Amino acid sequence: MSRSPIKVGILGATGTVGQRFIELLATHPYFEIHALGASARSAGKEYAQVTKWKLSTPVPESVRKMVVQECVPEPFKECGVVFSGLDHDVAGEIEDAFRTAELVVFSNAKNYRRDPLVPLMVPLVNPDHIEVVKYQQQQLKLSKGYIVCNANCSTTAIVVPLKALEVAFGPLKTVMVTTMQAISGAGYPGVSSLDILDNVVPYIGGEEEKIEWETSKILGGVLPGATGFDLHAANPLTVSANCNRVPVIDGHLACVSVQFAAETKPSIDEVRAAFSGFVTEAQTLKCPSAPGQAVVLHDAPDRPQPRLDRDLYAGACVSVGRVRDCNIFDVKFVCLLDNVRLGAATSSVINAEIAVEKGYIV
Ligand SMILES: NC(=O)C1=CN([C@@H]2O[C@H](COP(=O)(O)OP(=O)(O)OC[C@H]3O[C@@H](n4cnc5c(N)ncnc54)[C@H](OP(=O)(O)O)[C@@H]3O)[C@@H](O)[C@H]2O)C=CC1
Ligand SMILES: N[C@@H](CC(=O)OP(=O)(O)O)C(=O)O
Repeated sequence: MSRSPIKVGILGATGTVGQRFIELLATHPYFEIHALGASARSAGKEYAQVTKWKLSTPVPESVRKMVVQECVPEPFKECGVVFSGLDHDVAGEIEDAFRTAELVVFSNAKNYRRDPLVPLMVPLVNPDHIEVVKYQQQQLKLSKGYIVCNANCSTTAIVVPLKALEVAFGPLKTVMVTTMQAISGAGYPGVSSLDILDNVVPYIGGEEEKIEWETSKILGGVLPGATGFDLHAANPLTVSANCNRVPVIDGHLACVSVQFAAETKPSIDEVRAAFSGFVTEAQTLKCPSAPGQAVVLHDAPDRPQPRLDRDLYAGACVSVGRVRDCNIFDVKFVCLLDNVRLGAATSSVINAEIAVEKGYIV
């Protein structure tokens, strides 16, 4: 269906996630970049002068000379959607001000993920959660504005394969995950080279708690009448996470062990078939940024690997490999996602594409 382009804004446009937003949105079939926002340090200057561009493709011509705005609603008032890659120290207040000004905000920041009115949407997992924005608007007495969040990047890496398992075999009981997370996850300039080269740092502040909590909201359903989220209440899911920072630039790897709620466990061949046969609503809706394959199953015993596999489907899929029996739980596997693309900007953009297809963005 052809439609006129929807004007969009990007908050935090100069940052690590903001750059991926620009890359995705500069040539997007539904959206047209209209306004860019960042801190007072960057506001009033041309984008190319202030961004510390780290992608291997050049800064798109259409934004090079765009003047960066302060993150206030006025310059964004014509935008049908505003994407946020803001630092969490400032995202809470700014995103709320945009919503109050009747703007639609799709955010990467953690501030509203636990809000009982805000969908925590991973586009390849729970696109149905978008329905709750009507209740959010009703409760906050808004007619157009709302906030939708996407998940922590490591949470996103695991919930996509976990959803494939739930769809095929029913509820999960216990999940144990150990991550190896890329340095780009910490933004720019992020982790000091003296800390990360020749090293592994076995701590990422707040990360384990986010994975353990967010998974249940995402895999849980929507309450009757779309008045909130059930947090997997009927089948409580216990998640335990260990998070590590490793000297990789992009791509979070996670080792995951799963116990199903049902007594009988599927065979490894059935689990492999569930991963490779997983089809998501983002794909059936033909969202332009959705991957051709949501879970890419690898056969080689030493895959997936960040450097070799993070670019599959332009970083919009999750790679899974090493699917095997687990002596303690039922099955274990390794998964990989590009933390700045499907782990951040790409998820927000697919979420917005879903919202367009379902009539929540006009
Ligand atoms: N990197 C990743 O893999 C992921 C990041 N996220 C989340 O996305 C968000 C952005 O992360 P990331 O891109 O890595 O961070 P960066 O540090 O790379 O970028 C932060 C952005 O926020 C802007 N900013 C900082 N302070 C202010 C302020 N006072 N007012 C307005 N804008 C401000 C910066 O502008 P300026 O350049 O002018 O300082 C910059 O554009 C964070 O909330 C992060 O937690 C989520 C998932 C994954
Ligand atoms: N904490 C993640 C990135 C991130 O910003 O997460 P969150 O959006 O949950 O704050 C990492 O370091 O890899």
